[in-house]
Amino acid sequence: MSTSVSASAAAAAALLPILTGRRSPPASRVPAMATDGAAPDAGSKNKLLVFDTKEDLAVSLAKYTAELSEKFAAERGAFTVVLSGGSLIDALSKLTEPPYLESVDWSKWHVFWVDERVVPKNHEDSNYKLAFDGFLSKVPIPPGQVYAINDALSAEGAADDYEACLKQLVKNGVIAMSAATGFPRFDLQLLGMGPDGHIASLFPGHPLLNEKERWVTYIKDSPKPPPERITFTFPVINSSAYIAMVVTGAGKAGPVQKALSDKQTSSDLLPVEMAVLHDGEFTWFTDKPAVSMLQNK
Ligand SMILES: O=C(O)[C@H](O)[C@@H](O)[C@H](O)[C@H](O)COP(=O)(O)O
Repeated sequence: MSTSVSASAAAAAALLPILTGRRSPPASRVPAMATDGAAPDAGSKNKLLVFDTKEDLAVSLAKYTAELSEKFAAERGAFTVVLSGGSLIDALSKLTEPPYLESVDWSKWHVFWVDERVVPKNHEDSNYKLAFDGFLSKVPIPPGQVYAINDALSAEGAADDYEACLKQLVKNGVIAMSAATGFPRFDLQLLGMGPDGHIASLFPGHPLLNEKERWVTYIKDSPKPPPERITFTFPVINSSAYIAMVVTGAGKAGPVQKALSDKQTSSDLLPVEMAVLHDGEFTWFTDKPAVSMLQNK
């Protein structure tokens, strides 16, 4: 879209040498840049978009999400969308306005959370409340297709209950399965990243990063309050068909630089670096401050 043209072009010019492989970075991680504001290299499964303003980012994210909604509604008769908490919800604001409010087939949406804080749904820390107030209350998704955690349960109980809910929806054909990984394959996961490089409730150095069996697990010692949360595991995150990683602000420039550089070592990966799709398309929605360390290299 024209709103992303100048920002993407400017950033692309600066980033292209870093991101297109003069030093042979891993192909699975390093994105293609948008060089003219249109879609970046259509052949690439990793894309980096850089916007001038939050408004521009929100316009592009709405278009991207609406297009995927149309695609999956046509292909599968359902569109499974995973939300995170944080600033992502604000970035979805354009979907609640014309033309998307009318043009999106909201009846096909099924909404999940990549992570949730173990608090009542009306608590100010609740990711459900954040999403409901800022997004879900403004669009006509059938309430029975919004899958909040059971807030009457403990962290362990809520994780088990949420995993059982996902398994039932796989059986019903609402959620697809990845034949390749044996984990659920959500159509779109809309994620954010913390300044420490965490995604979902998967924090740097935490043993949960190595979970290989569970679909949903829990944490009781989250370094970001509140301490008790449930979270999707990496096998589920990495089985998605599409991920939009929405990251803005200078406070995130360090982890963005680490995630998009070619200098990773296998021993000290940030959680965001471990988000590598098995067979899907990963798009970064960023602003100039978030990619500022790349530009300064
Ligand atoms: O429950 C949570 O804490 C969130 O789901 C969390 O994973 C969030 O997405 C990131 O911390 C980014 O948040 P910001 O975009 O607000 O920095």
